Amino acid sequence: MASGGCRTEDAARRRQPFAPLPPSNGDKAELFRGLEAAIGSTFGSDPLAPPPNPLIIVISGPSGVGKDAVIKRLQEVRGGIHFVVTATSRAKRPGEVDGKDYYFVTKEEFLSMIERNDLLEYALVYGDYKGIPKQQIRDFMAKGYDIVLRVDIQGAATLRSILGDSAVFIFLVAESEEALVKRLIDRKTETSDMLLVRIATAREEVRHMKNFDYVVVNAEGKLDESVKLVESIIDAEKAKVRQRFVKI
Ligand SMILES: Nc1ncnc2c1ncn2[C@@H]1O[C@H](COP(=O)(O)OP(=O)(O)OP(=O)(O)O)[C@@H](O)[C@H]1O
Repeated sequence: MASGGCRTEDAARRRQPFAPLPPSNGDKAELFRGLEAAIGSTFGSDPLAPPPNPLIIVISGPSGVGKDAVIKRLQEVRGGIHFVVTATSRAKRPGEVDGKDYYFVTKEEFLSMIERNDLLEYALVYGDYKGIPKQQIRDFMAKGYDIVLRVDIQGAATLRSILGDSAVFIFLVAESEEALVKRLIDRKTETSDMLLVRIATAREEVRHMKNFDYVVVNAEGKLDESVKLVESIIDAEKAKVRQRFVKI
């Protein structure tokens, strides 16, 4: 059991004696000035809490859990968030917009980005490179934006080793394995074989939850609740006395 703290000296008694206050005549402005005079300085109007640092929020979780859906909704309901556009060496698909869906670069350009150390994290996925441009993060953080990164579980592990506790790591899960499988089936984007791989991978990935700071359950039909919880996490992080400080 923790022992109680014992204060031996009253803080007020340790202070210098104050200058006497003028007799009160009920005038608030006069009382204010009198208090300033008694304490020996004017009362400042600067905020007592320092401005919160911009955050890097890493959102990860198994395939189909709703990462894109949560991030899309978060951007709709909350300002001051920049969702990082990934650079990729894969060819643009019809309907995709350069600078919105991805930054499309050639393989040579991507390799020189790696060479110049321009990427926070990158991976070769099915023969195509994908990576997070550092400069984009720097530019938006300098403007006071919070940064949201969407990565797979391995990407989150890499980012944790690079950023440590300087970023906030959120793990998104479905309410149950059963719900996740149903959602993946409903999405109709995968063949049965691909589904099997994704589901087996998801089962393994859930074990990585312990390496995250927060877990958010994205339950069926409860997208707005999940987004509210992510917002609460961001708000709580902004109210921390000891703020995370991230340097890219
Ligand atoms: N809370 C929810 N309730 C019902 N459906 C949802 C919910 N969240 C997301 N979905 C739907 O589930 C499907 C998968 O979501 P989404 O594509 O956002 O997942 P993801 O984690 O980004 O997947 P992947 O990693 O495979 O790209 C989508 O059809 C999406 O609209």
